[in-house]
Amino acid sequence: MVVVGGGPTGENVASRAVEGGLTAVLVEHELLGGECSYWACMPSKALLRDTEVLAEAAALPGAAAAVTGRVDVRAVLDRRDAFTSHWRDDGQVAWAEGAGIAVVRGHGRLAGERRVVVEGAYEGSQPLELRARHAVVLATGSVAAVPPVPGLREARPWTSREATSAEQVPEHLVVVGGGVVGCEMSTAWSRLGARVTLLNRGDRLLPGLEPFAGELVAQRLRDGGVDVRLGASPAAVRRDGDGPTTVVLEDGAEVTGDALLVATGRRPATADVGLDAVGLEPGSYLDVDDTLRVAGVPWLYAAGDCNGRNLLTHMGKYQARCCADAVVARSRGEQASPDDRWARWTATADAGACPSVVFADPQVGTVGRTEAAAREAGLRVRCVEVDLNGVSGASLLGDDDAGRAKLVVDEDRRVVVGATFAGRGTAELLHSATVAVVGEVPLERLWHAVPSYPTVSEAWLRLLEAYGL
Ligand SMILES: Cc1cc2nc3c(=O)[nH]c(=O)nc-3n(C[C@H](O)[C@H](O)[C@H](O)COP(=O)(O)OP(=O)(O)OC[C@H]3O[C@@H](n4cnc5c(N)ncnc54)[C@H](O)[C@@H]3O)c2cc1C
Ligand SMILES: NC(=O)c1ccc[n+]([C@@H]2O[C@H](COP(=O)([O-])OP(=O)(O)OC[C@H]3O[C@@H](n4cnc5c(N)ncnc54)[C@H](O)[C@@H]3O)[C@@H](O)[C@H]2O)c1
Repeated sequence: MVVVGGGPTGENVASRAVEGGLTAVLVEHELLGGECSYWACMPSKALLRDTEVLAEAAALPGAAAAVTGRVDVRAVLDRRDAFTSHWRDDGQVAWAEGAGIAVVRGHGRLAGERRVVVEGAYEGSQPLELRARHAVVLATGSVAAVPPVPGLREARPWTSREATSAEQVPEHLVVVGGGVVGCEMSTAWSRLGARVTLLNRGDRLLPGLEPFAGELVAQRLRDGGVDVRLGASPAAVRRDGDGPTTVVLEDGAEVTGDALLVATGRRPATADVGLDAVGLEPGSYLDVDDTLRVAGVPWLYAAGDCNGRNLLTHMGKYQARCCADAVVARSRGEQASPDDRWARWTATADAGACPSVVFADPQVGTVGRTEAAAREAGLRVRCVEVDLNGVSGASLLGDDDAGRAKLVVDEDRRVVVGATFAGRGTAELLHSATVAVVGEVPLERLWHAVPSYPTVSEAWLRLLEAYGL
């Protein structure tokens, strides 16, 4: 197997293929470990953690009295740098080689059936041609999308890369985009000392989630001093040299900051991977079936961000396991049908059972469908919501607003098809909902899954009672 792209997805495809008895080559043109390790999940969560602990302490009078100093920003950044291995990938390369994967440095492009040409593989070397016996897997990920706002690109804004790797706290950070990156990075940098203005095009933050999630996060950001502006979209951007950057909004208002972060989504890293050589459209998300096989090209697979299914590390790694297992099964002559819903090679969870956590304040854990998405999918649903202030375990964690939880129930099957928890400690609670959704556990049976007292998990009991059990 030849894998192009050594992020979390590519690494996992290759290692599982080797475990399945194939040989695998992994082609990477930057750092082995991908976006997640160096400019996304790990550094962003490291930037958030210290001040999250301080905020938890601040919600408890006794602990708050003991926290009298200021956050040590340098120590936070140093810890973040350690989590990124100081942007070096020696450890990842050693792991890959130890796992029996051949790592090739350079830029990979498809060059025909089962063929990948790698440029810059060795200094001064001719392009290296790799031929896969069984499959080529694209795991090239995604890059930040910068919208075509006049002057924006020329202003050299921060993308998520600079926002997660900055070595100094900006005095005034202007953030465009109130999605996951915008909310997490506004939380992190405002708590590390920046003045933050968050410009959100729509009328609520975190637009893909249940409305209360974005409302709670907006409230906490405002409580923390962030200027959250809804319905605010940039019409133009100005910057003189290395000076401050001014965003002109559609209503004519102007906001000037010494750093501007564009957090308006991603685009697939597929513009320069030779898709045209196999009759596919460069720059597009790759259309795959549930075994991650690209439509119309039986030897080509695409997993992780580059197929646009769910842009999350854990889902990329899940797809990697399914993809590798499908290739291994097919190499043994098995059919590995994508219609075999619960086969280990079928990425069934991609549709309808994807979990994710937004590490803002409050944490928002969500799995499956929101009410709006379930209705749009034609499901006959009934939803219940509870205030977590009424859950002893949740209110014990702090004296501020404990948050909210919601279940989306498919009335025809009486199973949970979606859950959202927004509140302290809910990131770790989420997996219980994932098990309920994937397991299609009937409500009557869930009633017997007794949450321990006093834990945040008692939200389940309150939700089931609210449903009428
Ligand atoms: C700020 C931020 C925070 C995030 N936080 C989380 C989080 O907390 N939890 C979570 O689950 N997800 C999070 N994500 C999403 C997560 O980072 C991605 O879903 C994940 O990195 C996707 O993994 P991947 O392997 O598919 O792609 P990537 O991580 O993008 O890796 C792709 C790799 O392919 C290489 N490559 C690309 N083209 C070529 C080529 N032609 N030849 C050779 N190599 C190539 C790249 O250099 C890269 O190393 C976050 C994203 C951002 C931006
Ligand atoms: N904790 C996590 O799991 C985590 C953290 C960060 C990122 N991620 C992943 O990375 C992906 C990308 O995150 P993101 O925040 O960049 O994208 P996003 O899709 O979550 O949010 C983009 C935001 O930008 C706004 N927007 C888009 N175009 C705009 C424009 N022209 N002008 C103004 N606003 C505009 C949208 O309305 C939306 O609010 C996420 O979808 C998620 O899958 C995950």
